[in-house]
Amino acid sequence: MTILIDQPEHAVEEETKVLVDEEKELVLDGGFLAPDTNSFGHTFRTYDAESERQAGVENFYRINHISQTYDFVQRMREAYGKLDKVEMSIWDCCELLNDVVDESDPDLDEPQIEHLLQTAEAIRKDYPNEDWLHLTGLIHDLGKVLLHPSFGELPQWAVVGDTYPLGCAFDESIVHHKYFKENPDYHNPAYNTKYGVYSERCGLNNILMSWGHDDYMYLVAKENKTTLPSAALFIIRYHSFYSLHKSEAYKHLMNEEDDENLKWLQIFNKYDLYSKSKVRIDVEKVKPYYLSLIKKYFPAKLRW
Ligand SMILES: O[C@H]1[C@H](O)[C@@H](O)[C@H](O)[C@@H](O)[C@H]1O
Ligand SMILES: [Fe+2]
Ligand SMILES: [Fe+2]
Repeated sequence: MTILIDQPEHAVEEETKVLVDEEKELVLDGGFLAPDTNSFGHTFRTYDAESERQAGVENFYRINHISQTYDFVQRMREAYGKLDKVEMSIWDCCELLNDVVDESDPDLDEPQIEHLLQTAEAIRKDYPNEDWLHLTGLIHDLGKVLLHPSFGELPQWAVVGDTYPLGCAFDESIVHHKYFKENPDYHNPAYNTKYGVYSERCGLNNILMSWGHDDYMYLVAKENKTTLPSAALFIIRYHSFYSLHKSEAYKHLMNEEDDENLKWLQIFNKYDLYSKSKVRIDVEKVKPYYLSLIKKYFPAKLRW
């Protein structure tokens, strides 16, 4: 039998706090408490489970790996780098993402605005003083607006999913690597060696990455003269580059500045990945805080 006793609110809060702190210490030495499974009951980033959703994700990567080529990326960077599609604020863009669902993601089928706020709020809890990192959480996936009709409604394979360099060999650690065999660059001797068109420690800034929401949002932030620090731009630009920040491939292309920025990306990644859940954030409640950050780091209207 359970006896319910009315308790003063703060007493309950105290108790939960102690428990959470203890759990954190046990699991991640004072850092972030990562859940074991996603909302579908799988471990995060499982790409080989058998389910209808997984089949969709695998098919996504098949088309992505066949179609992203050095030439394609060059054309997209040039076309979208003009930023002549739309004029809008950062918050307008968050709202546009309300309708977007990412077909490459085995861990999340919620609208993207939920994911943005879940990431930002989870970071804010553990790093209350790094307001630039909260805002980075909020905007890191805004490049997915490329899926929207006003941006030419690009197909999913050209917007979402993990990213990787073009112009050198595709590393085995990239998910569903086998499908690269059907990519024309895979057979091009200029592009299929360890260094390809690059040189040792040339810096990630000189690498052409597969085209998608990361590089696009980086261009938008940079060209609209954000005052966010360089670590924020690095996070936005490389957060889907899992073969680097998780599997440590392509490290021979990084320079010293990349080494520094990578530390922040690795912190960020835990929040991006493990905050994905069915727990909804009250948008109206947190909106004023994020509007104040947007005002601090961005112009009122941006060119997209
Ligand atoms: O499916 C996900 C999703 O598209 C994320 O936004 C991206 O950053 C990840 O790297 C990718 O695997
Ligand atoms: Fe992303
Ligand atoms: Fe994300």
